[in-house]
Amino acid sequence: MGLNRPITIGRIDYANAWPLFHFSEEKLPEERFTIVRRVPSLLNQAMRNGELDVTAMAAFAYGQHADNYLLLPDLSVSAKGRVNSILLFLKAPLEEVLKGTIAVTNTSATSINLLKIIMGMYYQANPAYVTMEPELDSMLEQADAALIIGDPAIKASWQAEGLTVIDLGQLWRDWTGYGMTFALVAVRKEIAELDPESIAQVLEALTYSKARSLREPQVLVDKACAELGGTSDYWSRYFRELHHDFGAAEQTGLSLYFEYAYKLGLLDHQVNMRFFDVRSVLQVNE
Ligand SMILES: C=C(O[C@@H]1C=C(C(=O)O)C=C[C@H]1O)C(=O)O
Repeated sequence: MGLNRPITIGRIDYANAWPLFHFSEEKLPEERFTIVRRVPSLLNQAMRNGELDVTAMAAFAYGQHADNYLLLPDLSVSAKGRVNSILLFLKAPLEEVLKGTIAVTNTSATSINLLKIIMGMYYQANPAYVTMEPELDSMLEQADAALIIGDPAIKASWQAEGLTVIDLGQLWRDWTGYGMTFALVAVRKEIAELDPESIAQVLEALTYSKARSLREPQVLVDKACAELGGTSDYWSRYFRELHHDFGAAEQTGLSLYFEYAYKLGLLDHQVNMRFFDVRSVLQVNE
């Protein structure tokens, strides 16, 4: 069994995914694993095209094609409340934005649809949407508000003086009482069948990185200050408020999101989450 080529792994190219990946690379030897870094929307697309074998991907994109994938258990990018990097910047008063135009980043899938759910079901509004590069000034030249995610959202929040900023993780929490899961880690079913040992190794490496990031948070904080700017306090809080588990509570919150997305016609089917079962690998090896 196994593939006669390296396993290709997709890594979200934002700080929110560092806890899953930063310490994983030492456990994934280069001759067997290739890591590709991209923004979420490009990873979603590459996974759909079969260019990636296993990837961190937008939870919404997983939901669109869940039948083709298995989730690696207990891995995600989630927030219980405030997420700090999924932000709606309002140039106009909220009442105008609800009737106006919102520019949305071209890097997202989950958050754009979360915004549509919030607009449709929470505010009972139907604004127009225009997709753009995540650049605050040019977005706000063309629209009444701008949705930006990931590192560009963080940087924009540092220069958003005079703008109202809504954190979609916090709004979801206040509205539903649940946390929100923005990204998951999925493997193509075909690859899980052909090479379960390698996928078990990826799962182990990411799980190790997640645990070590909790033990040694300062490593990521220092890296973020050096590469992205900002203060140590900012990044300590950022990594503390995100979390990377996908247990029963996160699954319930995400199921509600999928249900609302289905109700609004953003998804054309209901989503059954299915997991890669590492025990099947252990049994094969016994
Ligand atoms: C927490 C975040 O979650 C991200 C949001 C995504 C989306 O909206 O599609 C996809 C992957 C996640 O990394 C973030 O971007 O800051």
